[in-house]
Amino acid sequence: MTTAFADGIVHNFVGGEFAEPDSRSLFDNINPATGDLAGRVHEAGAALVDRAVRSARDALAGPWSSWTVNDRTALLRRAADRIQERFEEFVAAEVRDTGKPVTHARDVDVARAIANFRAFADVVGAAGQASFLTELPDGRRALNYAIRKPLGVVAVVVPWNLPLLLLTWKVAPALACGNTVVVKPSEETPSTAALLAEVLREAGLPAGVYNVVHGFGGGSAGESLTTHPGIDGVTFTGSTATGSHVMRTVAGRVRPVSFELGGKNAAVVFADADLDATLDGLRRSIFSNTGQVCLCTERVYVQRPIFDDVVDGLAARARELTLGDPLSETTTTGPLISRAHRDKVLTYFSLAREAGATTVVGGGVPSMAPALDGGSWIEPTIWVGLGQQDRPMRDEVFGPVAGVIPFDSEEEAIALANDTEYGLASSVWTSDLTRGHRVAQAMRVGMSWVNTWFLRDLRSPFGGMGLSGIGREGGEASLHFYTEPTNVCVQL
Ligand SMILES: NC(=O)c1ccc[n+]([C@@H]2O[C@H](COP(=O)([O-])OP(=O)(O)OC[C@H]3O[C@@H](n4cnc5c(N)ncnc54)[C@H](O)[C@@H]3O)[C@@H](O)[C@H]2O)c1
Ligand SMILES: O=C/C=C/C=C(\O)C(=O)O
Repeated sequence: MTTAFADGIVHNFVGGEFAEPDSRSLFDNINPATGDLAGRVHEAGAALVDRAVRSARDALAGPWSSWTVNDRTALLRRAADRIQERFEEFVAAEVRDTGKPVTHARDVDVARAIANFRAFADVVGAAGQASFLTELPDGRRALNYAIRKPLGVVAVVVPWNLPLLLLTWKVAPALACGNTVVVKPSEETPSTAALLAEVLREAGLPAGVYNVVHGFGGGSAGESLTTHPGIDGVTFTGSTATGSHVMRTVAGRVRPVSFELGGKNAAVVFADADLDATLDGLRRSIFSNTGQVCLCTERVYVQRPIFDDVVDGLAARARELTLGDPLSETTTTGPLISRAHRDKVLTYFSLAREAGATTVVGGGVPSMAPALDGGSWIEPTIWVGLGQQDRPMRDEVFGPVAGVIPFDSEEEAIALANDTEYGLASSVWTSDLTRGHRVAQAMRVGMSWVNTWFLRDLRSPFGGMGLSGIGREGGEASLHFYTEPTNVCVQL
């Protein structure tokens, strides 16, 4: 099998070739916008996952191990160039798997994949090693220096919301640091991980360095991979529940883990904020990718004097969203990833009503054109009247929804925003930048924005605390996870 999608099937990629399945069957790949069958996917059984891990282990000891930093960073730049050349293929594959608008796939998902490869080529190419000239009281002197070695065979398990962005956010630094990887993309979004295999092979990556196994989680490829004794570490992005399970799985073998998990992110809006700019920012942070971004805002705290203005403004912006054909340039909002996920989000619509909330806008399933009627569509929704302890204000919904609650003092706003077991992201909206810095620093989150959202410098540490994850990736933080340093001490 020579290509990712031969015969209309999304194939596994093992040892440099698109592999036939072993014992497992095909599973459906559904287009979330229409509910139609977009294609079939070969599910990798345990034997194929084992072959993938062994291929990665063999590759680690093969020619790949003699590649220099310059060789690897050049490979990453060739991969970025090749994705650029095949840009529309990646966009089409991502839209087919997710139903997201072509504008988002183009401007965010695929653009960031290219940026990820280029950023980590720069970071690794410029990275130095720690060294110290040691002078002891007894007169002895030594040179201490650290050399970084690859972590080894890394299991990369990623979710369905930003498939290529999140995959390359991990694969780029892993390869830059000389590791080999076995990737398990979400069962909902297999295509771009397979297409990336073609690109990396075209860019000259040796066989076995990048492997893709498709399937589900428990009882399928995900579990086969994370429980495999041949992996040296796991980088996982997904739900908190799954992350916790995977952590228990690898704990027995004391393997390093990097977890980017769920969130229940707050926005704090002060009365002196630039109202239009803030509303435009919150429109993005609440409704981008149909709210299916771990960094999305689901809790909005507004200083009382402008509460009604913000609620009315958010409702107006929600009504302006265009739900429709993902391939149309005018569509702003796609469906949720699946009917099952929509059922979960609808459960929170019911919980909000039961809690006495007022649904200012949305709150149901929109009627769509016949061609889209089978999709997993949901109305962008804003709630007021929820209490801080109501489940729609505590649980991650992962849809285009937010609850809005008023506050009076800065101290109260910080307390409300930090009243969560998650700790991923927040945004603060104010014209007083001294207060912006102060409140942003007070947030117990990994990412704290002021007067903006999802503005990213890929050199900065990214990740969450509490139920939102373990560790950070990005810039030097990725080097620390994807390498094992050895400190050498030489007496002089
Ligand atoms: N913090 C972040 O950067 C970030 C980014 C994106 C999504 N997320 C979170 O991911 C969730 C949505 O994505 P999802 O539904 O794909 O998450 P998920 O946890 O259901 O699945 C994530 C990945 O793990 C695999 N998996 C599931 N069970 C497994 C198991 N037992 N062993 C091994 N692998 C297993 C899945 O097949 C998938 O590839 C949301 O909670 C969202 O907040 C977090
Ligand atoms: O859905 C979660 C989004 C994660 C984003 C990143 O990992 C990033 O911007 O690097």
